[in-house]
Amino acid sequence: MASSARPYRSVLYIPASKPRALDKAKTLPVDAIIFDLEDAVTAEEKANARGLLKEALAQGGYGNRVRIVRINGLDTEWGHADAEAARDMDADVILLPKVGSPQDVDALAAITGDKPIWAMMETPRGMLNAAAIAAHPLITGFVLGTNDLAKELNSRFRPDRAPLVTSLGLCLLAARAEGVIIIDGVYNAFKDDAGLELECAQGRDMGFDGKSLIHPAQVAVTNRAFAPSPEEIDLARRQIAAFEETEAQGQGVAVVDGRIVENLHVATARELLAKAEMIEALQAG
Ligand SMILES: CC(C)(COP(=O)(O)OP(=O)(O)OC[C@H]1O[C@@H](n2cnc3c(N)ncnc32)[C@H](O)[C@@H]1OP(=O)(O)O)[C@@H](O)C(=O)NCCC(=O)NCCSC(=O)C[C@H](O)C(=O)O
Ligand SMILES: [Mg+2]
Repeated sequence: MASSARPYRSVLYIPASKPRALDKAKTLPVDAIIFDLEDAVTAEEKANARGLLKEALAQGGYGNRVRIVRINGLDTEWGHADAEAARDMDADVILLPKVGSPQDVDALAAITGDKPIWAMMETPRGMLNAAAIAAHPLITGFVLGTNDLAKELNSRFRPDRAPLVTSLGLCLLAARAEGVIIIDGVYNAFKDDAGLELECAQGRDMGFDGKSLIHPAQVAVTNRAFAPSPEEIDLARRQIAAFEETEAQGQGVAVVDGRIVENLHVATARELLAKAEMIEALQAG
């Protein structure tokens, strides 16, 4: 299954308790925002953050950025109130943390009705049930929670993320099998552009639609990494042109830059161009 044509290059977490950050997000060139009621908000601030977020979303100003509300888990003292509030907020999606099974999604849907749900994929149980979670009719997106996952696995940070690759791959397989958007985990060292670039490249190579971010300084690097590059756009155009010419001559295989181009490559090339156009349209308006 192909990735989403709508860009989700950069998905920025904003602590819902911080009015300044809630305001700043309206000016940032991100494709989506996760308004966070969970880990970025202290226990003392939870109720206030819920109120601030409701007000901020009602006020609007987030343009065409996809608005995602991350609630606390339903097994916490805040989860139910968050879910009820999120159901009535002017948001596009509710993000449920630490999803372990499709039944967790059912429990949220019992409160929030048919509002789309994204799952935080960040527990060993969630990884083992990734296919069933992605197949839930209300699930439209996955976000990797690589901090919680590393903690649960007792793994260490490595720039190549070798300890996490199996989990990342399981989630990708599940998401692509069900046509679900999939966003990579955060890069914690928000002042380390070189490290972020490496991790973005790995995520893009693996097939993620974009990356979740914790700081505005990470937006530019990420938007660049998950957008089609000028070289990719040029190649896609040449592949389509060459294939159409070959097809007109009654043949099914073209050759561009010494590599074969078949129907499937043309489909990928068209998707890439569609994404590039959508990014251009988003940037224009
Ligand atoms: C990491 C931070 C605590 C740093 O904050 P701060 O020291 O205030 O940063 P700056 O002074 O550099 O900020 C400059 C301006 O940018 C605004 N800002 C900062 N962060 C954000 C943001 N995330 N969104 C929007 N705007 C932001 C500041 O307000 C400053 O604005 P101005 O004064 O007007 O110039 C902080 O960045 C932060 O709290 N980040 C979010 C952390 C977070 O959300 N954590 C939870 C998500 S990660 C996670 O849970 C992943 C998952 O579950 C897992 O398991 O892996
Ligand atoms: Mg987490």
